[in-house]
Amino acid sequence: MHSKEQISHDEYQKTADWLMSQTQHRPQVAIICGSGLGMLADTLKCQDSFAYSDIPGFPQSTVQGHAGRLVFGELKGKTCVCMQGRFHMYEGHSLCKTTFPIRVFKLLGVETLIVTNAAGSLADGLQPGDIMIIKDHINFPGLVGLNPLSGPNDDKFGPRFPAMSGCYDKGLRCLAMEIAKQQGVAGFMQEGVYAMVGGPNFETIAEARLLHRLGVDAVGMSTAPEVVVATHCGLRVFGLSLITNKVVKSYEDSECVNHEGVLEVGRLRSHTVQQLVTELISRMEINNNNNTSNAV
Ligand SMILES: O=P(O)(O)O[C@H]1O[C@H](CO)[C@@H](O)[C@H]1O
Ligand code: HPA
Repeated sequence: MHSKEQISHDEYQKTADWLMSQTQHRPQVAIICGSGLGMLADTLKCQDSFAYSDIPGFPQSTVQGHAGRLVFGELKGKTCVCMQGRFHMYEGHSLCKTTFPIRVFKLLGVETLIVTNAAGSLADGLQPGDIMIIKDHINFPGLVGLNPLSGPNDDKFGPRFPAMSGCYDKGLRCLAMEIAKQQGVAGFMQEGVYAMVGGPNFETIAEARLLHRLGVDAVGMSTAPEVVVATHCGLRVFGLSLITNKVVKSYEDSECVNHEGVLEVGRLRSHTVQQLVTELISRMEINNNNNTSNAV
């Protein structure tokens, strides 16, 4: 079911044109807020915001902690667009719907995508409240063919067989670590590998052990398809996971993860994540060669 739906170039363009007719902002940076991280949009100045339900072609958010608003605004001299709420495969959206906004952002002239998420940790060194800079991902649905790029390739966006090595920009990862040191938060920040599973159930203990043995540091139910589509169309990507819980790996452990707990850690760490992302956007260089006139 997931690979059948196709979205035409015109449909992405229609949504981009509608947004450009509603706001003067021409974003260079797009931010996707993970569960409980919607406050990232609050830092934007001179906001124009749109409910997803008012944007032609946009899917709807159905998950608690994902408000369902697209917010445009200025941040430290850069024009940004922020998704307060993302779309997940488990909500029943096709993968091309979950990643629909990414291609719209490309058509709006966005150059850099910042993805954030809430994730459970498998690495012993990652505790709830820690921030993991995503160095690489394992896209489990993608490995078995559930990929937003399945179906006819749209050459206007990118190649049939896009490379994914290096999809999390090294320069931005280094800059984020430098900023973390300056902000005094490097002690609870490290790089790691994120794995996407389909959800919506959290992992069994046997699944958790499998992921751990495979070298996964943190697990969640999003992000990888967005990054695949962004990389395909040439966006630079930076990603971070806020560790909201430890994934239970022992049959002796009676702890149980739940979504409310995930959202709570998001709220507790919101200020730190906000400061880090703000400074990263402030200091990142933008090429400005991806404006709406030469976007595909
Ligand atoms: O990945 P985000 O959207 O941050 O959300 C994470 O939090 C939810 C589970 O609590 C899942 O949707 C998982 O993917
Ligand atoms: O433990 C988890 N597993 C999967 N997704 C998640 N999102 C937050 N925590 C988790």
